[in-house]
Amino acid sequence: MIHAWSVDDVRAAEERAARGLPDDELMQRAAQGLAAVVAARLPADPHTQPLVVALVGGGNNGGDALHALAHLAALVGEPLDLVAVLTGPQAHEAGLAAAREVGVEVHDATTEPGRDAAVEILGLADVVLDGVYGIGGRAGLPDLVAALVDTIAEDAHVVAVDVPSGADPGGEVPTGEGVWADETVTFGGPKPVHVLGTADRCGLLTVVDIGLDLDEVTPAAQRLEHDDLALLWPVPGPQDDKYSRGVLGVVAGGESYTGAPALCVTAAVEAGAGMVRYVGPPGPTALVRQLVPEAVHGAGRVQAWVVGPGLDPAPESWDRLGLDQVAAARRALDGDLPCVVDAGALDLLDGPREHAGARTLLTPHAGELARLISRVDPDVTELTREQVSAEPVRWARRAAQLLRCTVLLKGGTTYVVPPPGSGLPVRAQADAPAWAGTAGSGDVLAGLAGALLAAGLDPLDAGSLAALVHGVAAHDANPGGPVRALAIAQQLPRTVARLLARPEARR
Ligand SMILES: NC(=O)C1=CN([C@@H]2O[C@H](COP(=O)(O)OP(=O)(O)OC[C@H]3O[C@@H](n4cnc5c(N)ncnc54)[C@H](OP(=O)(O)O)[C@@H]3O)[C@@H](O)[C@H]2O)[C@@H](O)CC1
Ligand SMILES: Nc1ncnc2c1ncn2[C@@H]1O[C@H](COP(=O)(O)OP(=O)(O)O)[C@@H](O)[C@H]1O
Ligand SMILES: [K+]
Repeated sequence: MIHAWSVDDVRAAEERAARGLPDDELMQRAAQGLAAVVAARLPADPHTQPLVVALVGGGNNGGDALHALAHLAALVGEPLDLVAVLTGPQAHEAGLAAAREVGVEVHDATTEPGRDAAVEILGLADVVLDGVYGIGGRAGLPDLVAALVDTIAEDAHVVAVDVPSGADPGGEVPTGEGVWADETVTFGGPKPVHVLGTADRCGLLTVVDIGLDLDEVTPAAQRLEHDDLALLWPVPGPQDDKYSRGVLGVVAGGESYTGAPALCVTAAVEAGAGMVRYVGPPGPTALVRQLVPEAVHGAGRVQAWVVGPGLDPAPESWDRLGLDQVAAARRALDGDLPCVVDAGALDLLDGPREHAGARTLLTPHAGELARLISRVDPDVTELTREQVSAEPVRWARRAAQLLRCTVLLKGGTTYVVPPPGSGLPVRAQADAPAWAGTAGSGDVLAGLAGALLAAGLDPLDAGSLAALVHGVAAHDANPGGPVRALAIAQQLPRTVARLLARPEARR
């Protein structure tokens, strides 16, 4: 699991670590680690002299970059062209002195000649160090910096120092503006930006150990990795039977949506639920009978529910079958069992579930979350899908607060936000190929998450593990190409087996 700590916690840990050390010791450790990574990325061609350009801001992030240039000169030994481009009126004094000492060429981009030289040189760079803003940064870039970033050569290898400049270090405000790095070298421990929405702009992440002690500090964000599956997946033991492994009830579909329940039930069965009970009208029941002979039909004792895939919360004709299905959904929601609340059932929620202790996992996509918040938040009149996508963590948190439950917000990155006051971190998973964004894929995710809730996982683990496995299965089902939702569901057993068998995971 990747743990990421809040900027405040990292700054506090830096302060603790710095006590009793020489003034610039932590920065020297950071710069040495950074220089070692950059040295390994220099082009190997013996006929050309590599050109390394650092974009240098006025704070300590720029200091890291300048010291790294100095260390690089010492580390590589071969001739190198090293250039620092200053993006503001000041630069880290000791860093600048160290860089000048080893012959680094310095351009001040706040002057016109300096900017012209910088533009030319950035277009030729082999490696660019982004040392403009680190954890002191905020989303977006001033025009001058944005213009310089735009001129970086297409084929340059961009290494972000600590944080890609222009990204929100707290990871809450994703913005496309700013640096997109091939890799990011961070210090002490990951920050939320490295695992939350803007994670894809960080590229490969390397953590340089500078001696911070974060072991006792609760992370702000986490990401499950493949090896975490073996720790969390409910593997049955010799004493287990279908009941002890967890029975899942599924209230899904109606006469107008027959496919969603079939996908949801298939996914739960393929994921290894002890048993799945399906509750629905004759149309979808016939399809589930045909496609999933393992499922049993009608309400009964279960350990958890999935409510909502393909459910019409306000059947147009208000026919008896539709009303019965809505009533079954309401019974599950009003009960005290763990529940995945998806799609149509989200429209049945007006506030927290009645049983305060009931474990609840909401699984909206951005449009559904926007509609839900617009309906239940007294302070919001009309929230749009675009607004949710612009600040996914903020709005998922808002829903978690209003409904006092865990919220899994689906998308290219899937966020799982625990209830307020739980002290648990946010999780973010980005394991799926974009091919996974296909009709019915969310129904598969709901069934998979339901099977994990029924097996006893808490909503944070169930949601994030389901997102991980769903994404990896989408890849495994057809690497590099299109995948239908049913294929994701049918791939689950092999993907789970593959991840359980990883030698790293079994250690
Ligand atoms: N502390 C330690 O022990 C260690 C720290 N280390 C290094 O220090 C880095 C943190 O350095 P830092 O605190 O000096 O802030 P840094 O990120 O350089 O920003 C400087 C200033 O820029 C400004 N600004 C930001 N965003 C902006 C924007 N979008 N547009 C315009 N302006 C913007 C903002 O100034 P403001 O505008 O708020 O006055 C901000 O204060 C850290 O990431 C790591 O690399 C390592 O050496 C290890 C040891
Ligand atoms: N760009 C993307 N990359 C990867 N996965 C995606 C992308 N867009 C959507 N997904 C995933 O596809 C699924 C779509 O769910 P949903 O919107 O509920 O579809 P449906 O209701 O048709 O089942 C979710 O698991 C979501 O995370
Ligand atoms: K940076």
